[in-house]
Amino acid sequence: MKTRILGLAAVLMMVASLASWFAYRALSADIIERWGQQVAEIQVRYDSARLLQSLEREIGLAKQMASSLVLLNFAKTPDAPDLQASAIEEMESFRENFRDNSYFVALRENGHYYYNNSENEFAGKQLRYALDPEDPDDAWFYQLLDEGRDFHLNVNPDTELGVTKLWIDVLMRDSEGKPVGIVGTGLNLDDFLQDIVDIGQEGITTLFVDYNGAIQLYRDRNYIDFASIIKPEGQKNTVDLLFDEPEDKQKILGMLQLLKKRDEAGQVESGFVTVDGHEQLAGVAFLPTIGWFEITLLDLNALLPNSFLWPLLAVFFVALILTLVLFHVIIQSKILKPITTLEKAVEKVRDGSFELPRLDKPDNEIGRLSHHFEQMVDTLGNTTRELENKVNRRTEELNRLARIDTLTGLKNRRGLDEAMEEEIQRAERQGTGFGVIWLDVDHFKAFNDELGHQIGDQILCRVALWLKAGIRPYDHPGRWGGDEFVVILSPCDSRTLKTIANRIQQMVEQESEKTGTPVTASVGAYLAQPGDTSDTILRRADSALYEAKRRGRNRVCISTPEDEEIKPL
Ligand SMILES: Nc1nc2c(ncn2[C@@H]2O[C@H](COP(=O)(O)OP(=O)(O)OP(=O)(O)O)[C@@H](O)[C@H]2O)c(=O)[nH]1
Repeated sequence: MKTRILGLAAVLMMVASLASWFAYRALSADIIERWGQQVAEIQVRYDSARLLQSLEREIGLAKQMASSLVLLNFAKTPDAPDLQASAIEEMESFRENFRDNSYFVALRENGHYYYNNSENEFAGKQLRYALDPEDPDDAWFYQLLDEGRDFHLNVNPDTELGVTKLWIDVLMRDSEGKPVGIVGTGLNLDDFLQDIVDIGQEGITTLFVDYNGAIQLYRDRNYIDFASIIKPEGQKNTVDLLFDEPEDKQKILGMLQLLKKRDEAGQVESGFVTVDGHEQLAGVAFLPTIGWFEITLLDLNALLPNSFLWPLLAVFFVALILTLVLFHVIIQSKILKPITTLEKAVEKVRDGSFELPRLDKPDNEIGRLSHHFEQMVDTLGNTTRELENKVNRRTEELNRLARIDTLTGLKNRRGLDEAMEEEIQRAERQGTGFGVIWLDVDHFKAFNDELGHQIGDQILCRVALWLKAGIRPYDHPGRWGGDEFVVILSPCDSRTLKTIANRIQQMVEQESEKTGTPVTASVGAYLAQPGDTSDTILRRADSALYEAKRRGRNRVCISTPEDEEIKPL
C-alpha cells in the first residue's frame, strides 16, 4: 500500500510539475520573445548606428569631393593640363583626409579613372586606366551614371587594382545637374567586416543588404553579392539565401518591403526565423541615408542556453525526492503504522482477546479511530466479563438447583448420586467405610389420601427438618423420591451408624407427636465398605429398609456386609 501511495504521489507530482513546466515554458517563451524583440530592436539600432557612424564621415567627404569646383571644372574639360594638375592636387588633399587614404575619380567625358592609395603608390600616375563601356568590370560606372543616383555604396573587387572594397560612390553633377563623373573612396572590406559585422558577439549575427535585398556585408564572404549594381535581378545573392524555410524567406522579404514603403529611419521589424536549423529572432531596420537594410539575427538558444535550466531541474528533482521522503515519513508515522497496529488489535479481538497491544494514536482521524476502538474494546471486555460472571453464577445456581429437591430443600436424587460417588472414591482412597441410611415414612399414602396432598407435603418437609437435626453438619441428607429419604454419613463406623439411625427414627416419632399428626418412619441402614459399588450400597440399604418394613415398621434395620445376598425387590 505504501509503495502504491508513494507511486501515486510521485505520479501526481510529476503531472503537476509537467503542467507547471509547460506553463513555465509557454510563459518564458512569451517573455523571451518580447525580450528578444526588444533586444533585436536595440541591437539593430546599435549596429546601424555603428555602420553609419563609420561611414558618415567618409560619405560627407566624398560628397564634398563630388562638389569640388576644381574637380567639376576638370571633369568638364579633362584634357586641359593645368586643370588636370590642380585636380590631382585636389584629389591628393582629399586622399589625406579619407580614412582609407585612398580615392578614385572617374570622368564621364573620357572614361579616365584616377586612383591613389594609402601607400601613395601611384603618385604622379594617378590616372590608372580608361574605363571601357564594353568591359563588364566597368559596367558599374556606366550603370550608376544611367541610373543617376547621387550616392551609392557598392562592394566590389577591383580586378585592375587587385582590391576588394566597400566603395562609396558619389555622382558629380555640373551646374545644369548633368552627371559628369563619379568620385569616392573605398574602405578595405576585410577591416570593415571585422569592425562592423564580424564583431564576435556569440549568438548575434549582423548583416547589411542593399535596397534590393542583395547581401552586402556579411561575415561569410561567400554570401556577399559583389557588384550587385550590374547584376540582373535573379542572379543576386539575396538575403533569402540564408533562410531554410520558404515562409521565412517570404517573411524577411515582406519586412524589407514594409520598411522600404515607410522609408523612415529608426523603424524596426522583427520576427522568428530558422537559420542553419536554429530558431533565431530577426530584427530588420532600413537605413535611408545609405539605402541599405540592416538585419540582426539573435540566436536565443546561444543567448539563453538551455543549460541555464539544469540548476532548475536539479532543484526540482531534489525537491521531488525530499517531498517523497517527507511524504513517506508522514504516511508511515501518521497513517500506515497506526493502521497496522490497529489491524493487529482487531485480529486479537477477533480471536477473542481483549488485551490490546499499545496503539499508535496520531493526532488525526486514524488516531481518533484507534482511540474509539480502544474504548470500544474496553467496554466490550468489561461487558463480556460481567456477562461471563453472570452466566457462571447462573450456571452454578442452576447446577445447585439441579441437585436440590424443591419441596424440602435437601439434595435430590442426582445430588445424592454425586455425593455417593464422592464417598465411594474417598472410601477407596482412605480404606474407610461410610454409612447410608434409607428412611421411608410409614403409610404415607394414607396421610395423602385422608388429609390431602398439602398436608402430605408438610409432613415431608417436617421429616426433612428432623432428619437434618438428627445428623452432623458434614453428613449429606437427601430426598430419594416420594416419601423416601437417604442420608450419607461420612466418616462413619457401625456404632455411629446405629446411633444416628435410631436417633432419626425416634426423632420422627417423637417430634411428629408434637405436631398433632404423628408419623413414624422405617429406617434401613448399611455401612458401606471400600470396594462397594453404588448399586450394591443402595440395594443393601434398601433391603434393610424392606426388612424394617417387613418387621412391622417404625424401626431400624441395619444390613452388614456379612448378610446373605439380598434378592432384588
Ligand atoms: N403429598 C405428597 N405425596 C407424595 C409425594 N411423593 C409421593 N407421594 C405419595 O407417597 C405415597 C407413597 O406410598 P407408598 O410408599 O407406596 O406406600 P406407603 O403408603 O408409604 O406405605 P408403606 O411404605 O408400605 O408404609 C404415594 O401415595 C405417593 O403418591 C409428594 O411429593 N407429596
